[in-house]
Amino acid sequence: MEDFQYNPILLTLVFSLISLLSLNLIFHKPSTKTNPPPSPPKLPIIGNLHQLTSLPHRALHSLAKKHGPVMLLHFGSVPVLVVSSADSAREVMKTHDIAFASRPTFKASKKLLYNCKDVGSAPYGEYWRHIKSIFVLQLLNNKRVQSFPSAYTVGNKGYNYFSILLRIAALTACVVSAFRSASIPESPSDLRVCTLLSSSSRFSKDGETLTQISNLKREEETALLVNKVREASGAVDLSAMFATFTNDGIARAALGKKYSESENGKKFLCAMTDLMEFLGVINIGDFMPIERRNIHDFVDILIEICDDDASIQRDSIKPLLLDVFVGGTDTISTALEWVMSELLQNPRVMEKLQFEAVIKESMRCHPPFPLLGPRIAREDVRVKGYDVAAGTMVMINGWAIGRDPASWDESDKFIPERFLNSSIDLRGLDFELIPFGAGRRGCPGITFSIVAIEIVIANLVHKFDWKLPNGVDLDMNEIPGMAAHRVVPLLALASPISE
Ligand code: HEM
Repeated sequence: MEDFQYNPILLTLVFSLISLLSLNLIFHKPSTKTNPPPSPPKLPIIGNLHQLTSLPHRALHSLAKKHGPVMLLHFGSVPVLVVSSADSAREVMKTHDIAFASRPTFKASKKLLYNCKDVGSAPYGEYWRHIKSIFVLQLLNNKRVQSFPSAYTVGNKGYNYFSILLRIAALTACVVSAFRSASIPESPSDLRVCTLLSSSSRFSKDGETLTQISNLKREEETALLVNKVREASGAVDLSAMFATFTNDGIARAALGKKYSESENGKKFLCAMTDLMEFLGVINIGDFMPIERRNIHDFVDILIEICDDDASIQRDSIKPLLLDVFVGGTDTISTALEWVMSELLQNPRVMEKLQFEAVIKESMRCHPPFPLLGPRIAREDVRVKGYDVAAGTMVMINGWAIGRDPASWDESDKFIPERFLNSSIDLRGLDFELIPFGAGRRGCPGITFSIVAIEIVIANLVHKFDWKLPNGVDLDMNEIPGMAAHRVVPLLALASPISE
């Protein structure tokens, strides 16, 4: 073996290299080191759950004011990214839309939604793409929804489709309304809801789709309701009315009984079970007295798809219809409650009502789903310079975004005029205003909902003068829940406007 030759240059080089490597080991942050978003301190086991309070969107808004519009919380051990500004929402729902295109799976949605077979909770993938395209292209496409007449014209075929949808959706609304008691105080004689209710006959007297039987049941129900209000009250409970005004008739027609008089959650569960059983074993279209002719309704389309497409089982109809119930009832009635609440608080706006601006402003202040729909990161991704690990749940605080002073002047005030000369829309392209979400997982029911809200508000405002009962200070707080209803039902006095 050759003797080791002393070489000072080589020795210096080796020594320098070793020193550099050691310095690197001491000071260099490994490349895997991440830059997580700011987090409020958390407790062992529960993480930040104790900070949510009963109105999570408000609690998260307060936390975001301290920790920033992109913050990382922990619900138990689950990391949750909370996004509270238009910019950061754009990054999640546009820049990294695919990375955030899945939903977290909750035990409840697995059980209630047929193992997440509905559009809303299905994980991102082939099945979700397929059923979402059914929703977007076949059930709720713009052409079909636009064929509903405008708020001022009476229906034709397009309207029939709308009317059937409303009726299907009504089944759930009436069940939901079982939770909400309507206490109606003294009754002024000028109070008339007949006109209002018969104006809802726009939904029922389209003749071509509903048989006389269902019309009869509807009229009976309408008469019952009118009597109830006449005999009992002073103020109209708009909250309850929005949830039930077309419901009992269809519940009777479809299920043979009505649920709106139920008093507790047990009945609600029974009703939901009935409903699901009913949807599962019977062709709803056969059971509901709807004349088929050339009319294509939701159920027709779904059944045709099931017949033609082996990848969609009849079982998938149930979760898809549940999407319509969940998507189309509580949300729309919540939106209506808030629009009318704001109009009653701001009579100046009622006088020069510009529907589109009023609806946008109401949705800005009171998005029916304040936290939109939860998402999950499918891969590691950077949001606003922060590293977000795969598997992190994401909550977008639409309520906070709508009230962010960085995007809105006088953000806590109801000023529909701000939309009069503005191009900001609520269809998911302007991230300051995203009550329907955005991107791939955005709501497919936008146009449908806006048409429905406009129709009801137009009927209410053009046929009646509305005011609050004397001495009533409108409580504008919301209750906890996925949809942010008013904390107290909306009671208002209506006097008919002579035509
Ligand atoms: C005022 C009315 C409505 C509001 C405010 C609303 C709001 C929303 C929001 C915030 C989301 C989550 C979006 C996201 O994660 O980006 C959503 C999803 C959804 N909505 Fe709506 N919605 C309304 C009406 C409807 C209607 C009428 C339907 C159906 C008839 C519907 C069906 C759905 C479905 C199926 C999804 C899940 C989409 C997916 O995960 O791919 N919604 N909605």
